[in-house]
Amino acid sequence: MNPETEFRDGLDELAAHYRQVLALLGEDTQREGLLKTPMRVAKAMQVLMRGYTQDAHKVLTDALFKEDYNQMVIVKDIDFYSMCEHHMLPFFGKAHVAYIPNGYITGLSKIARVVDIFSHRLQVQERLTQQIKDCIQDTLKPLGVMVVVEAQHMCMQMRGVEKQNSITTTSDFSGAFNQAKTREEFMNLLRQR
Ligand SMILES: Nc1nc2c(ncn2[C@@H]2O[C@H](COP(=O)(O)OP(=O)(O)OP(=O)(O)O)[C@@H](O)[C@H]2O)c(=O)[nH]1
Ligand SMILES: [Zn+2]
Repeated sequence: MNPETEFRDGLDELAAHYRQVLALLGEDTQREGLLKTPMRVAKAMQVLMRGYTQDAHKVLTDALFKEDYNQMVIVKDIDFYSMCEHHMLPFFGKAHVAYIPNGYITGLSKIARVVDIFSHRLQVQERLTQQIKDCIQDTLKPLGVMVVVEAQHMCMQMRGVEKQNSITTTSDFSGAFNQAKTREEFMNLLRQR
């Protein structure tokens, strides 16, 4: 899908609101550099929020393959950009996903697509982590899933506490990953860069 061509209804209204926002921030909305800005921002926000119209479960169920492999599958270092729901500022980093199949595997790219869909919404990192885990657990029904997300939050860097180097790590797991041994195997494999 080319996000640049898939704009949704409400674009003009969104742009009109951004024009008002610019004026309220003290800008001259008629100066040349800003004339197209409201529409640019409206389009950018529709792209950043495109996950609301995408179905992550379908992405996985459309690419289920019967396979007798039941060792751990890991897709690590999945880059993502999301927007914090408190300040509407970006938070971004990497997601690492592991699952142990139970008769079915999915296309590896589909794991990254699931991360992409849930991150293109207003989020908190904890819920993003949980939604990725739940989606894979509910559709693939594997023996277990574990998701680790590492991110930096612009709302903590550009404003607020202004801590430039803090990284937030969240994780969630199900099934076989309730065993510490299984979680350790995943974490050890993650450390091998
Ligand atoms: N748990 C969690 N908190 C987040 C996330 N993104 C941003 N936050 C936090 O959301 C909180 C909102 O707190 P508030 O006190 O309501 O907002 P605020 O006055 O702007 O807070 P400060 O950022 O401390 O200035 C802040 O502590 C942010 O750091 C996230 O993904 N998860
Ligand atoms: Zn924030």
